[in-house]
Amino acid sequence: MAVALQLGARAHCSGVTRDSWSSLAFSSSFRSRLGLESSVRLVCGKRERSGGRRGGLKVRCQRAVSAVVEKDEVVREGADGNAAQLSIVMKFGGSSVASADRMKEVADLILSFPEERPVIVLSAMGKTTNNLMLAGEKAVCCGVSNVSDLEELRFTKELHLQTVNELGIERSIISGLLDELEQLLKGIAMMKELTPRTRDYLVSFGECMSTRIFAAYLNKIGTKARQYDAFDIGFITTDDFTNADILEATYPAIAKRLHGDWINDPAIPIVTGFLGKGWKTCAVTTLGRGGSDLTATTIGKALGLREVQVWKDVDGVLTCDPNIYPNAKPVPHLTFEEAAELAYFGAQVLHPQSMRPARESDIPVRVKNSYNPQAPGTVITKARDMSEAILTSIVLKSNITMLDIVSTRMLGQYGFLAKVFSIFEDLGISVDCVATSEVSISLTLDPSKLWSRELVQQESELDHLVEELEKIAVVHLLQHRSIISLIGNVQRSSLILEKAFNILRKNKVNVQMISQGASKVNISLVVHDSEAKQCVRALHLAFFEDGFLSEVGETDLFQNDSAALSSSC
Ligand SMILES: Nc1ncnc2c1ncn2[C@@H]1O[C@H](COP(=O)(O)OP(=O)(O)O)[C@@H](O)[C@H]1O
Ligand SMILES: N[C@@H](CC(=O)OP(=O)(O)O)C(=O)O
Repeated sequence: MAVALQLGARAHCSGVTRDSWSSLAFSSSFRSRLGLESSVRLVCGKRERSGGRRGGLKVRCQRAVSAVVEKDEVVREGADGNAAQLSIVMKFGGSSVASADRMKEVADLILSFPEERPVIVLSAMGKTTNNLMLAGEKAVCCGVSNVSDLEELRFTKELHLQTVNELGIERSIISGLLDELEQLLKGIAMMKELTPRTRDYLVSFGECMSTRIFAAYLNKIGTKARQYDAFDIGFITTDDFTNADILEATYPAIAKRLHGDWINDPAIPIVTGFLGKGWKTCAVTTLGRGGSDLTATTIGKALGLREVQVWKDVDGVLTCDPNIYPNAKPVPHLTFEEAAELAYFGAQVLHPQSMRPARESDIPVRVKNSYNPQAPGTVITKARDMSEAILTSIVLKSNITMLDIVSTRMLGQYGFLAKVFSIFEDLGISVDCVATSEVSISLTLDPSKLWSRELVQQESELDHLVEELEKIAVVHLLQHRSIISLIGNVQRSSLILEKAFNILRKNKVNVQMISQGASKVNISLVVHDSEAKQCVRALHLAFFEDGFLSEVGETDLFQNDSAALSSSC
């Protein structure tokens, strides 16, 4: 049996002060190493609580929490000899659960793997998150009496009520939430204000409804399922509304809850993706757009599961965004590093942070197509055979702001770089790509950190940034730029660059900045927005369709270019 340890108020859990009591469950082997025999309350951080049977036992909360996470011994062992363990995570994105028919297909798909005992993570139905955000924005200025007529609210209501009807389940499953949603929009209309905190609460209705509907449907067709709101089962995050980070305390908390319930009364867990609970505010937070992927890998790590599957509407991670170039092809294997880089540099298919828990616990992530389950998809693992790998995928991130900063030589080189980056730190603005020479820096700003802020505020922040930088440098602000990231085997960078520049020259495109990440899987080129899509298409054609790989001879394949560029990303 697992033992619950109470972590005291204001204890430090992996560097995080917690205001509330929380509990952890330890496996029998970990417990015996701590010398525990039965249920105990432990000292956490500076404040001591009562000991166990072996009174006086003191364990630092931080050490205890990280030991649980590092040793991957969270309650899984507790079920020795009991029900079979939960085995995988299956995450279905909005496109996979966009309608009643899609929900039925997803249910069939899950049941077609009877040997698995999955944890299901769901996103909001279709474009519900976008609709809720838009409804919120319109509510700010539409007046309370007009809220009920907002197109996006009507659409959201209709979609969910129609789905419930078509699936033959009780309306009451969601009617309370729909009423609450309308009340919330009226509140926004009354206040004429939509704060990031309210925005997160508003969009959370999407996942809260989709999971309730799906769990009810599974139960209706005779498959026992249990719905969970992530913010109620231990997804503890920072209070950065709209872009919160998951805190370490989440892992043992959700493992205890999901595993404990499964052992007591097995039922397929259906968990809301994308959502968490701020550790200070206790308010609902969201993990950034597409955050359900991160929910899935977090659960995979917490429960030490065999695999995380993310089901999308494409045949896996593709060689480029199919919206830019429909001829994109599936990539069979990726490393965590490649997938993270790809996501960070703009491939919408995966959440940028989602690879972290999977990499930390070395759990394979499989990207599959719920519309075409037979397709092999993409498997993402720690390592893969790179001997024949050259270019894996091309990623485009548009509408980037670039800064050219040239020193006025008031400071030496060392002081110059330090001063420039301290200005960014002070203003809380992240940088994406950097290229430096002795007296100048070119860099691009990470828009994801600015996305959550109001446009007007962004502009004034940029003005303020330039003002500060102009105290030590001549600054050129260049907007409407795009980063084209070439993800692949950067050990072959000379070959990739030779080919890429050849193509760009033929297309009369001038590259404005070039940068290679320390990760060694990504070379980034900055071009003007107006040329970017055409560049991606031309590069895709050249690298993936014109027999480039067969042109590259044996000698070439095993030769290591290893030409590291001087800058980093
Ligand atoms: N390199 C890429 N590979 C696959 N899909 C991509 C890529 N870049 C962009 N996409 C887009 O990502 C979409 C899938 O991601 P997402 O919208 O998050 O799916 P879901 O909502 O099902 O989780 C695809 O429909 C595709 O348009
Ligand atoms: N519904 C959220 C979270 C999410 O992950 O969605 P999807 O899996 O459909 O990308 C969003 O739209 O951002």
